Amino acid sequence: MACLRPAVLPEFYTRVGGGGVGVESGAARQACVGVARVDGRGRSGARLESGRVFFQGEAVRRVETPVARGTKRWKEVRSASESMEGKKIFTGAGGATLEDVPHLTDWLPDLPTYSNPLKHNPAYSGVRQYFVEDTDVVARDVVVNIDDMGHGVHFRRAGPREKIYFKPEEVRACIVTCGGLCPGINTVIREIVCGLWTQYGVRDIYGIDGGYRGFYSRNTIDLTPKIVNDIHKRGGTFLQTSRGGHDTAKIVDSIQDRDINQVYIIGGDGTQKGANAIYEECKKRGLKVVVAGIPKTIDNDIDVIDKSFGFDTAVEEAQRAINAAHVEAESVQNGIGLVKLMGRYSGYIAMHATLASRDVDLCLIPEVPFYMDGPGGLIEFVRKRLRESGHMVIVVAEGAGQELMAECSGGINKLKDASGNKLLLDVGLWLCSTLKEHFQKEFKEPLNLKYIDPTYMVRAIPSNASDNVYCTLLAHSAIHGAMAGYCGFTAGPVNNRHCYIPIKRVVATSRNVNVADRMWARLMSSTNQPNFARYERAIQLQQKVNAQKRQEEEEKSKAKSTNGVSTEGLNGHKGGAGNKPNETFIQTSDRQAIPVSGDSKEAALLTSPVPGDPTQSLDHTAP
Ligand SMILES: Nc1ncnc2c1ncn2[C@@H]1O[C@H](COP(=O)(O)OP(=O)(O)O)[C@@H](O)[C@H]1O
Ligand SMILES: O=P(O)(O)OC[C@H]1O[C@](O)(COP(=O)(O)O)[C@@H](O)[C@@H]1O
Ligand SMILES: [Mg+2]
Repeated sequence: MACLRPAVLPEFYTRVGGGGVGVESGAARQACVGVARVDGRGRSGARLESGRVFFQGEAVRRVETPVARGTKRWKEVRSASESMEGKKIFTGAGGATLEDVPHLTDWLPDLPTYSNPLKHNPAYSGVRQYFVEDTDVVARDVVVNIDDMGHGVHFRRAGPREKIYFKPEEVRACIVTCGGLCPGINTVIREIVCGLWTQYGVRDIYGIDGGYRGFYSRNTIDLTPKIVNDIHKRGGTFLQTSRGGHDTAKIVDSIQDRDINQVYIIGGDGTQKGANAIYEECKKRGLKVVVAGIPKTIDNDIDVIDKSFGFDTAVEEAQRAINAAHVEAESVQNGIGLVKLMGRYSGYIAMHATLASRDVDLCLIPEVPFYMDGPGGLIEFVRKRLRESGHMVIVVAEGAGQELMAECSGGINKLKDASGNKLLLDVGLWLCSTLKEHFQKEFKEPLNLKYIDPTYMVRAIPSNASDNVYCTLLAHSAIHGAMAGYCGFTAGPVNNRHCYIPIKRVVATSRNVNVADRMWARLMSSTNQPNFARYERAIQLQQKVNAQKRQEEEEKSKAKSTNGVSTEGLNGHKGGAGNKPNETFIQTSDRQAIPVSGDSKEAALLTSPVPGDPTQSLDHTAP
């Protein structure tokens, strides 16, 4: 058995699967490997030559992919891809690559095929070229350098195939929804049910109740077009959702026990990771089960696809809150309207809502750290804007300023939700108290600040018309892919064409606002806000001052206090109207700040940051 040189893998797989890969050849394995490398310096790597393996530098005949299913070459490439731990990356003529999705025949090679009933469907039979060719692919990058034409990554085009791998009467499909809500989930559920029913004649469709844990702890819900007829007009999820509770073995046991062979999983990055684990387990057990992921996230942070469903609806709904904030702010002196929007790690909603509105003076997102004090800081900017126009609107994404708040409080936020996502400190409340206190104390200028937190309102509404159409296409892409035997894929649009993307590819990276991109530049030019470039120096200074301040406060409270721990000095969210004097706020699992009696110093540190003290905190001569 020859030991061959490792092929260099693209960055994505390097990260997922280790630095390289070795390939065995020998009598038992006639087929070999089609792996491309993409590192910008040239193209080399493993190549397929029928019956023999060739590597970098050696004689190579390029694999002519995409490969038509069922051909001799396809069989070779398929078994080659099996030897690559299920990763299917093929090189086409000219060096372009196809990141292909798994297929049932990868582990069940002799499955029979059937003619697609859509051929005889009166609604669809009139469509010219209705069926998508197995050789159709979609380019990830449509803008390329003239020297690179014909290269780059591609994905399989989504859509109905002429041959399918399930007899309609044999299909037992289930749908599950996981993670946070998002406008449009019900539309996707409805369209999967109606699509399977009317296009393919499937009659056994079940809902899994309450997210992943519903697989093994609840009864299924029967789904028919009649039952789901109206659900797209409502927000939320008809099937209920949850975080946590992903137990791969128990879920696949339940899939087997119920004879389910198509699993449609609607959810965000965490859900898709779970879907991939389910797919892997089904494959390991040799089951004829397809797992299809439908990406859902209001944060729009799922990579590769153009945009997630519900995002447009969310941006539109956010306008209502921004408008209200603007009206409130401009109707009083020194008025500030502060709106918090969702966006745990990605500030897309905040960025798009700001750009759409044009009433926003400052947009804070997780990707851009900010600081409060000193030249170029937030307070200086707020003061300047209030002087210029008498009022201002601030939009903040919930994930913004997390490090700053933690630094200011001297605490580390270790709280997590049931899925393992970090719980966020409430940046909206923190900004309110910090700004108010600061302006009062330092400038003797009371602020008229109105805080609006529409986060749950934004994600709980039904999807708008364009999101409804998008959800319909997504659902149809998923069912066509499943009927065609593809699995372990996420359906979604790439450059406006729906594709099947390997789930592994989708979850390998997450998407964030690119602040070096023209979109963020547009925002900066529309708000004229500072770019907070001096963040690191500023935070160091602020840290130093806060530490001093805490020490002073501790000494003071030791002297004063007779009852152990005092919340003085931890009073970022200290009781306002109606709160008892010795109360502070604690963050609950649903991310709301609630008052608690001040006897837990740790909780207070995590949830009640000390506002910075600008005049003492910064060396104004700092670079
Ligand atoms: N790495 C992972 N592997 C398997 N399952 C996961 C993983 N991360 C999250 N999950 C499961 O996916 C579901 C939803 O995840 P969550 O992060 O809450 O929402 P979202 O999918 O919207 O990002 C939960 O049931 C959680 O247990
Ligand atoms: O309070 P919940 O339900 O845990 O949701 C909060 C989180 O859910 C989201 O809306 C979406 O998150 P997921 O996509 O991970 O479900 C985030 O913006 C937000 O931080
Ligand atoms: Mg998520």
